[in-house]
Amino acid sequence: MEEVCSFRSYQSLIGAIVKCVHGNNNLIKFDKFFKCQQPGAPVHFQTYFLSNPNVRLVIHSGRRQFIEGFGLQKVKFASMSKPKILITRSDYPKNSIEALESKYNVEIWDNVKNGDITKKDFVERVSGASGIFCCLNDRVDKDVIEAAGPSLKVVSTMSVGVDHVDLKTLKSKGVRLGYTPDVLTEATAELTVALLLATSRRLLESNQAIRNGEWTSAWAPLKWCGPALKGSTVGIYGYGRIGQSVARKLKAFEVSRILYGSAQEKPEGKAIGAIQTSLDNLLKESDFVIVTCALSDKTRGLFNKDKFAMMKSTAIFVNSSRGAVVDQDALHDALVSGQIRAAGLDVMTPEPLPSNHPLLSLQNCVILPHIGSATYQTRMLMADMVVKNITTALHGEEMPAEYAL
Ligand SMILES: O=C(O)C(=O)CO
Repeated sequence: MEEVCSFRSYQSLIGAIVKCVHGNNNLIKFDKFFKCQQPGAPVHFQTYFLSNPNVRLVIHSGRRQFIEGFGLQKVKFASMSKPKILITRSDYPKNSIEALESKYNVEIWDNVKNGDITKKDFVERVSGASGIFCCLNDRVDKDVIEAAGPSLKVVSTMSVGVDHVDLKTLKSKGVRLGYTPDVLTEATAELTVALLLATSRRLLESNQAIRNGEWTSAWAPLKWCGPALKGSTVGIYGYGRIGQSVARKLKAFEVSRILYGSAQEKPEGKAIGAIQTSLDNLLKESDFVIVTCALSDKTRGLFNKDKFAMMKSTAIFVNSSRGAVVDQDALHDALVSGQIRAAGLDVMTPEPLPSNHPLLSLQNCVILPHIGSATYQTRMLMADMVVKNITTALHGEEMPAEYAL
């Protein structure tokens, strides 16, 4: 119910504004403004606060002390003189929200139980913001960036992927972009290996069989078998931080060859004996195809019918990058027809995937709800980095992780 309002249009006020929340909708309505030019004026506030239980937020000119001491613990205070930060969900780690609250006027979209912030709400709430704390669910498009207005200095996303952000518009407006590389590399690589094993060793399928009462013989020679990692050829498409970390981890499984597809040869590849090759060759030769590339115009829909046709019929396809790099209908057909053996997906389109989606009915498709970076440690580090990206950008300083626009 309680929403911190945008007070861009009230910046001319010297003094304070009282916000009342009315009825059962989220509309912001002001029914009284108080101007406070002299120290004597607070008496108005006192009278009003004490008699009106609807008061939730007081926006003041910066001299908060004159309205403190009224015993109004439930009332939030916000200063017009502080920059506004829009936070797109209330379930980001608490300390990151508190760190911003201690410095800025923070407006939080607090309706996450009903879904992500809608485009309409995003456009409405962002007005006058100097910074946006967002994540990959939130499309920071031209309309949002323009709705923020000239105050916008930084967009800080809690993700390494930036495909949800209109980079061109940000650049044209001189707005900086913060993101969260490095801190999530190991968690995402660990999950990629977990997904590879869950898919190849049929962990979900066999576990479900137990729950269905289908474990009828203690041990069966060929039941629930899958291909071995040891001695296999693994192809990794997108050999950046995460791809390289996956490769390092797979060395421990004694795979026989690691191929990688990347625009340039990487010294990190050489160091562990990974071989750069074309995508087509990687698809033809790999027993396991792992996708860790970024989503771009070049990679959108890249894994299509033709690419699945190049893969071995025994191949396992794993994607922990972005769903949109895959033509999902083509993947579905390849899994149903046996063109490839199985797929493990941490990402798909759309997210969340509807529970009646055809991919979910396939035994040979393991689907996870985009949890690549989901370790407690990583998510805390990501949130900290988002906050530091905002605070440094607003001071005009070097950001810990600025995306080069
Ligand atoms: O950071 C990202 O881009 C993710 O996909 C989730 O952490």
